[in-house]
Amino acid sequence: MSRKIRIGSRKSRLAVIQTELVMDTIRETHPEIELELITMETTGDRRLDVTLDKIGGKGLFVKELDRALLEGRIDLAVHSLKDMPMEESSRIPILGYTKREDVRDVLVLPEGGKPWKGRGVIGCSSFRRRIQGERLFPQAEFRSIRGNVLTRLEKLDRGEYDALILAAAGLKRLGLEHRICRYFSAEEILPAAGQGILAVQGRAGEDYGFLETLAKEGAGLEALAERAFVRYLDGGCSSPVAAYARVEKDRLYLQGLYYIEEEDSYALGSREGRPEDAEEIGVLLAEEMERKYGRKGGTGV
Ligand SMILES: NCc1[nH]cc(CCC(=O)O)c1CC(=O)O
Repeated sequence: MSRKIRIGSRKSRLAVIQTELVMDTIRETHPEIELELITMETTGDRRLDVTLDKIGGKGLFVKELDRALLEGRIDLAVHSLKDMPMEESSRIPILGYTKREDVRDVLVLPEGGKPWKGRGVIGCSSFRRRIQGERLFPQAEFRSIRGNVLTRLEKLDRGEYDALILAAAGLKRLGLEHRICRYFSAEEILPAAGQGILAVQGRAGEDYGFLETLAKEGAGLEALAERAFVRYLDGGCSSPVAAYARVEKDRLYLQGLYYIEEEDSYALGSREGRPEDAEEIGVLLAEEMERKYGRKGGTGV
């Protein structure tokens, strides 16, 4: 019997490309399922006049799709994991993750422009990028930029900024890898939790057996560790807390960034363990860093 699944996505070009990647993965294993793409504009896409922090963080990129899932207008939603709030709803759980695309942040310069000398105006949207970028380029000025990746590139090429910091993943998926001028290592700019990973969300109580590949082979353990770390520290999506986990030879390595508000600075920490303890590793690293640098007691450093 043929079954039809409606997949919801934000309507930006990147979001649609990403959703199509997930649709291709489903088709490989379940060609019998008919897939329909349904795109939606979210509050986060519409409100380009104000910064994300002012209008309530990145939950705004998922709210409309959450509602469509709950109301049964779509059967699945695909999101960049890093745009999803850390608090997940058991009514619309994450069912699977893709493998991770390039996790790094990158520097992008105007088309045909001069080489980057570390001075000028850098457009970046997140506090996480700004505080780390300021250490790398102390002579640059950081200015907020909104809009999807293509809109940001237009602003850059029009001369409104001298450089941008963006995710390699988005640029590569858009076929714009040639715009990348420099890759930042995780030591230079620790990525956002979930960067480069796509998450597939559904409705509790439904049969999603056809997602077995994404449920088993995706970057789920990395996602769990990174999100547990950020969740514990209560970092919303535009907060400066960053986390990056990788699984190598049956070990999970997690790096975390802890923002020290009183000093307006940050510290990096790391922890490793068994991949099956992903979530616990995230919580333990967060506890450890809070003890060391946080307000609650600590060693006074
Ligand atoms: N909120 C923007 C956003 N959300 C996900 C990506 C890139 C794709 C990814 O991280 O998987 C981007 C663009 C960027 O940060 O440059």
